[in-house]
Amino acid sequence: MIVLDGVHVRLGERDVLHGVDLTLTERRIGVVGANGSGKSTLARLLNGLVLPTRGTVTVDGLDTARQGAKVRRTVGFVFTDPDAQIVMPTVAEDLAFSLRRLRLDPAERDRRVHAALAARSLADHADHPAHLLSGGQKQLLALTAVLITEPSVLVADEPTTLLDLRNTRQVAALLAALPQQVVLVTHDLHLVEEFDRVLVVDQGRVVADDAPAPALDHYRRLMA
Ligand SMILES: Nc1ncnc2c1ncn2[C@@H]1O[C@H](COP(=O)(O)OP(=O)(O)OP(=O)(O)O)[C@@H](O)[C@H]1O
Repeated sequence: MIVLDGVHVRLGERDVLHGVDLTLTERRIGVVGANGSGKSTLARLLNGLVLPTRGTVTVDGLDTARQGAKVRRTVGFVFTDPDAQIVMPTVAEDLAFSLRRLRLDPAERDRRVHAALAARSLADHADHPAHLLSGGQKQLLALTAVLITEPSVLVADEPTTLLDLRNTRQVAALLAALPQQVVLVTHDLHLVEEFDRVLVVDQGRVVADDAPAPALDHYRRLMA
């Protein structure tokens, strides 16, 4: 369970989020809103990448400001730009790097890496230089590198922007089938239509918090 209590975020000279109170318990939560409304900032609060200027964010009782390392082991974060999180030369090495904290023996680590690659149709790319993958393949690799660590919550900030229709559908199906809690920031409204709850962010405030149909209606009216 993630709780935001009286959260206000000021970045530089700008008040980016104002008075956000949320208790996030549903398994599939979408976040939509205009460009610059504060969605990424809200997402980044959930694993301590951004800390509240006022108020608190807790994940299963862990305060992101005081127990950031533990929070980040619980909440996996997928960035919009996969280059921000691909760190190793080859695809397989990048996935193995994600597992370093688990201190697995090399045979088990390789087994997990190859199983993850096979599940994402990246098996032929194990030894491929990661920087030479297409944008969409990089996004899939970045998502796989987070999921391989089996976080209890996955926060994804526009993870399908570079994907073609087939890969978008693959990622949508993957997110829908995940056993863990998913918080998805997206401009692709189809992706959240079947979710349990959708938050609409506007000018730093959560202006609608509802089932997908009424929340998305609210958003469409806001954008009209
Ligand atoms: N480090 C920062 N310093 C100052 N302002 C920032 C910083 N990061 C974000 N902002 C500002 O905060 C506001 C919200 O940004 P945020 O990235 O959360 O929006 P967003 O809803 O995710 O937008 P988009 O849909 O374009 O990705 C923007 O006006 C942005 O310029």
